[in-house]
Amino acid sequence: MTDSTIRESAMSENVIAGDAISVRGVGKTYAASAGPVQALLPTDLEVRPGEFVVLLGPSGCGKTTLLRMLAGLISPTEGTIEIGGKPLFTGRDAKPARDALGSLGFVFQAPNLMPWRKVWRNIALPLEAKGIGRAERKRRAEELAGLVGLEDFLDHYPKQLSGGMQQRVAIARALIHRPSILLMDEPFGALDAMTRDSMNLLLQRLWQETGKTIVLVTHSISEAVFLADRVVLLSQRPGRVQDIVEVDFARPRDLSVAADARFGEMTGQLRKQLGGHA
Ligand SMILES: Nc1ncnc2c1ncn2[C@@H]1O[C@H](COP(=O)(O)OP(=O)(O)OP(=O)(O)O)[C@@H](O)[C@H]1O
Repeated sequence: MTDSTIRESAMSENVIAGDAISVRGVGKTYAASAGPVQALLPTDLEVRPGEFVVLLGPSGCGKTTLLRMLAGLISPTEGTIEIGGKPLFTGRDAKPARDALGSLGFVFQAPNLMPWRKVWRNIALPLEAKGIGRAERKRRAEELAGLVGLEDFLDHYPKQLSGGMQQRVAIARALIHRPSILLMDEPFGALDAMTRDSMNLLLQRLWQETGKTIVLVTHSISEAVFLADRVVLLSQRPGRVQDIVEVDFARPRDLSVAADARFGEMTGQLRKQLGGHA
């Protein structure tokens, strides 16, 4: 297959209408040895299908806690989460529903790749647990590598890749089971500024081409305004939604949008609201 046919095939198989996320009265208190830690006050948030929402807030305000609850990795102390209209947590044992988990892909700050596995085998890892055969795993890994611009690195090992390329592998791996929602926890926080800019452009393209719903956590005000349809600003711990800012710059945005006076106004306003805590 040529690069363009791989890309077309990837597009046709990976365009999945994003699901909505509904967060109602969701709060989290951790049971710690020194006593309970209230990380997030009861919070409401409706994310529209295919929307790009960025969670922004000071360190410790509960951004990761909220994202991990959306991913089903930890359960809320109170409230309900729905993914595509279905409850994420159903039973009394606080275990997430299997079909809801199938709709979710997660990208962490660290790519967490297996150094002894080639790029394609890292991308295809989640398919192994599902018992999918080698040829199909490789075909789907090739498609996803094409989507993130790594088609020429399938047989490389992680140590042969730059930090940005490793994170692209992690994004491809998160998409391999065709989730409708991508949850990203400071995915570019460890990258240098130029790599981060190019990853923001890549992510915007990926989001526009695949139609997924994305919720991304960041500390960077300019990254938030560049990427988001809406920026959800959380207050200091215990976190609560302090403000929601609509960002209406036309898509696709290029990096020059940062020079727009309104971009400066938005980032300035958010910086003021954060009070130097970002
Ligand atoms: N497992 C845990 N047990 C006890 N307290 C926790 C646990 N995980 C997080 N916390 C506390 O909950 C609060 C919120 O943490 P969380 O990681 O969600 O914040 P955050 O906004 O993502 O922070 P950062 O921006 O620094 O990553 C913090 O005070 C943190 O110390």
